[in-house]
Amino acid sequence: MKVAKFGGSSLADAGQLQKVKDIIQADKDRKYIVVSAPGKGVNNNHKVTDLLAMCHQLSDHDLNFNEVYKIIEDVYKNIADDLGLAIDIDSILADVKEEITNGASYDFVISRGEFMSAQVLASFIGYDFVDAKDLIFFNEGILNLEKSQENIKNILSKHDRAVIPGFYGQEDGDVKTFSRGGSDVTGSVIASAMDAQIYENFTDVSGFLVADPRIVKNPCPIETITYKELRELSYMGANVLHEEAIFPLRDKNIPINIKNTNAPAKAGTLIVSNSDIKNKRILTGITGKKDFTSITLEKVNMNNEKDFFRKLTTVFESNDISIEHMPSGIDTVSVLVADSYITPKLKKVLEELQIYLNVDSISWERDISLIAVVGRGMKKEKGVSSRTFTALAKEGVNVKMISQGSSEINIIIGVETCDFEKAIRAIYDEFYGSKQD
Ligand SMILES: Nc1ncnc2c1ncn2[C@@H]1O[C@H](COP(=O)(O)OP(=O)(O)O)[C@@H](O)[C@H]1O
Ligand SMILES: N[C@@H](CC(=O)OP(=O)(O)O)C(=O)O
Repeated sequence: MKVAKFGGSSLADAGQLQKVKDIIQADKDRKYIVVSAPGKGVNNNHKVTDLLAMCHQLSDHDLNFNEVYKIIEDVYKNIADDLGLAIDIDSILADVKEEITNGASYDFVISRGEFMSAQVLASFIGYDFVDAKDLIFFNEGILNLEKSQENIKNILSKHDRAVIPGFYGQEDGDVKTFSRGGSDVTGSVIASAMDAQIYENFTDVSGFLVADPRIVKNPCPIETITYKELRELSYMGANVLHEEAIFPLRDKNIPINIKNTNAPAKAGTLIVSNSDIKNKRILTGITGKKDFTSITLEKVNMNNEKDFFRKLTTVFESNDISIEHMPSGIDTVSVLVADSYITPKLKKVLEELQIYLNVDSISWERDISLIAVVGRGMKKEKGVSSRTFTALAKEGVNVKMISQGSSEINIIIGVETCDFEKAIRAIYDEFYGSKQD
């Protein structure tokens, strides 16, 4: 039995839904189908989830949200009309609108895209609709995997074939969503609970690519990638698969296959646990994230102060700020933190660092981006760093920070945000372009 998840781009309009139906019907093992809300398509420029978030915001401020909701209505009505569906989409849409008007919670509102998508697809392919609210459970905002798996097994065993909305579940009876892109996690939890032979994740690219196709033109696809590599890449910005989608499957050794709804015959990317599977290349992938701030502290003999680093991390912890990286020298240490955490608290944090650590100087720099160069092949290969940094130097990229994980499968490089795309292209060209390894 297979679990297949279809992302928003695969559900954007009737044409895409027809492709989804063909894919499902081509393999009778595709029994449990997880869907996202419609994404951007030929006729719609916005993701339904974004539009729902907008409706919630307007309604929350007692503003009229009819115009925005009309765009959502058109998406579903066009699909239902074009496919000649028997479901009463008008009344489903009217119910959701009423709930928004009556002050439904943010999570509830943004989950309705998936709720409606799943009903539309279930009606189109003749599968049962099973609400994710009865399957996925959260505890203090965090997925309760065991409870969810137990419920999924119990409930889905009564359905031979079903379509399930992704992205949400419940906590104490209230709808609760994963973070954005979370339908991938729903699919993964269902595949693990049902001991699927494979979890197929259908999107709009033919698998995981070595680099973001919006940055590198026609990047090579990755044939196989290990869970560890994928985790590094997903966490660091390659958003094809949600970073949390790996955990439920890893323990059970269930492979994930990233495939393209628009080109289903292509093999896509197989994500496996076995790191012995050879990759012909040294580097598996290159990705990155923007919007970091680097705070640099200088203090002579800092390393001899036994409690220096504890005090340093305490300042960030007490301000509820996660530290991304902390490269250090003998008398200096830099702390890299996401702008989303530090921006509102920068002045306060700088003051506290000065008082608590009594440093000689503090400086900070905005507009830092982090680039992750990931590959299990890097462990055994010499000269990867030298090739990477030479490529960056040739393009005039100023490297701000370097950090290598102890697993030796990744190097993180800090660059100025204005060099972000250039740096990714330079590394890609060095290892995959004309001067390939
Ligand atoms: N390394 C990468 N490989 C493939 N796609 C990538 C990569 N990095 C970023 N992307 C982007 O991820 C998109 C697919 O993810 P997403 O938009 O979440 O799809 P879906 O809506 O199908 O879930 C692709 O269209 C591509 O633009
Ligand atoms: N619709 C949600 C959940 C999701 O996973 O969507 P997609 O599969 O299109 O990335 C979002 O936009 O975040």
